[in-house]
Amino acid sequence: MTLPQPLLKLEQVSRRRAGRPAVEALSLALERGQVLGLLGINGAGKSTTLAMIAGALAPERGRVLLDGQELAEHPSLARRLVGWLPERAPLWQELTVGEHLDAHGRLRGLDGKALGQARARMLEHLELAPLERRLAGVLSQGQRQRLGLACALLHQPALLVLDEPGNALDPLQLAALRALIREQAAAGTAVILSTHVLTEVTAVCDRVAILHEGTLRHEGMLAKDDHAALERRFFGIATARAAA
Ligand SMILES: Nc1ncnc2c1ncn2[C@@H]1O[C@H](COP(=O)(O)OP(=O)(O)OP(=O)(O)O)[C@@H](O)[C@H]1O
Repeated sequence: MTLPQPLLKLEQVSRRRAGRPAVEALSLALERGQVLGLLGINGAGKSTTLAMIAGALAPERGRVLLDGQELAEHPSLARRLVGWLPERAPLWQELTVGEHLDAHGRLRGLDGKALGQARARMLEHLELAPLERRLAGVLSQGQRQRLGLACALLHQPALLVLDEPGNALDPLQLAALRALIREQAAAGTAVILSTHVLTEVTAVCDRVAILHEGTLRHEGMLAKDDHAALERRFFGIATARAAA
């Protein structure tokens, strides 16, 4: 009997940036419906890791596997299976909100009725309908973040990769984001969420991985009332640098 493949598997992945190690020998796996919080202080390697999962950055060593297939050999896997919200959502200033959704949909192979339905779903779900005809260049930070999320979710990806998605969101939008993450996970989507805010992790994640100086220092399941334990662990790891 063969065991089901995890949706995402990182095997000993390493990547340097500007000549210095940013991520070193990182191994992780994620199943459908799981929400993994990737925690780490500034510069820990979170964004580099997520960019490799999204296929935007190639690992120098190791492998990224999506649904059992190696991403380096099948680059279109990322476009099909992954929805990625980078740290600063890349938007075209001169396109409207609606035009962004159309362009992203077409890049993912959606058109006609399917694109129209996906677009309408995202406009409603992320409360973007009143902004449909507004240029991206005049959106507020929070509105840009919501548009970035809508673009990532449009094609109903199997894996949602969110890089500090709470940035620039107000408390109401943060609550809506948490609900959206839970909803996605309940529908079977795997979610990986990078942050340095511990409460975001305890609010929505069922697993946590702590990166520090590019290496994985802790990985495990998270209990509902585990906030104090996570805080102790995180600060213990993060302050080790100062002591070293
Ligand atoms: N475009 C780049 N060019 C050169 N070095 C980079 C680049 N992006 C990241 N780095 C370096 O790679 C290392 C890891 O950075 P990364 O952005 O992955 O960390 P992070 O955990 O996402 O940090 P933050 O919480 O500040 O976003 C850091 O030392 C950073 O300076």
